[in-house]
Amino acid sequence: MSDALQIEGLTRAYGALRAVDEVTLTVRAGARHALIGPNGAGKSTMFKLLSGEVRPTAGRIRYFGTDITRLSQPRRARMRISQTYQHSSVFMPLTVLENVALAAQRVQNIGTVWWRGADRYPDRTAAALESLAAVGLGDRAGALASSLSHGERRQLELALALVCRPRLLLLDEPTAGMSATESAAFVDLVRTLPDDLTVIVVEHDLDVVFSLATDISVLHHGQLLATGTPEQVSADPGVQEAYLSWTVADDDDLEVSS
Ligand SMILES: Nc1ncnc2c1ncn2[C@@H]1O[C@H](COP(=O)(O)OP(=O)(O)OP(=O)(O)O)[C@@H](O)[C@H]1O
Repeated sequence: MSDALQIEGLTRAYGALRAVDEVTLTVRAGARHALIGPNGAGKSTMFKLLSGEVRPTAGRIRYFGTDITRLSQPRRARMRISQTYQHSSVFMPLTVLENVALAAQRVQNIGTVWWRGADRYPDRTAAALESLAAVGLGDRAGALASSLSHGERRQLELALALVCRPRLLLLDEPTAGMSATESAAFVDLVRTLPDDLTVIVVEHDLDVVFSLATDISVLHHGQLLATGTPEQVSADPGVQEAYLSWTVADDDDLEVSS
């Protein structure tokens, strides 16, 4: 299997603080790769470095062999790197279909007037409906986004990312605020995504991580503490030691680390 990402010496400093500190990491094509670590470990900064929202202080990112280190977020999006956001990017007054059609419009580069209605633009409507079906929202296309439950809204955000036909999908805490049932449904949904799609997920919920990840990287104080399969990472003495100290400070982690 080829590599989707080759990350070398990636560093982002804020003054004297290195939020991400010389991280070298390979992400296999088709992997479900989770980034985990305690609060302040550098996960969000790492995510932003990969999406292009933040520029590195040092280091390099190769995406399927192409150096994207200096490319902007829109350029990366055009290279089919899609992302979901921690905070909702959904337009509440629009319908579910209109939300996805707008995202499709951006990738298809169609000069459209969105308030004319999605049905005036059959290509993007077809792409939007396909994407909604893929996330299980096919029957909610005509509903207002504001009428969706929290879990359905996260499904919609996934549809917004998928309509861009990504090769690399970045998920930022996708199950935040979800009930246990919604989280389990979301994990099932991610499992149905195409095998050749590479997914990187920043996630606090270790139950979610261990039920969907093929690979896990652990960040600690901005540095890569361990990377490998879930079995390799959970057997790593450094990770076990670090998790022991995190669990003392964090009851949520205590529940899932025993
Ligand atoms: N824009 C910024 N300016 C200054 N410091 C920052 C900035 N962004 C992040 N940091 C610092 O970098 C470190 C890593 O932060 P980051 O948000 O990447 O961690 P995280 O693992 O995502 O944490 P959390 O799980 O709490 O979201 C923290 O000490 C944070 O305060």
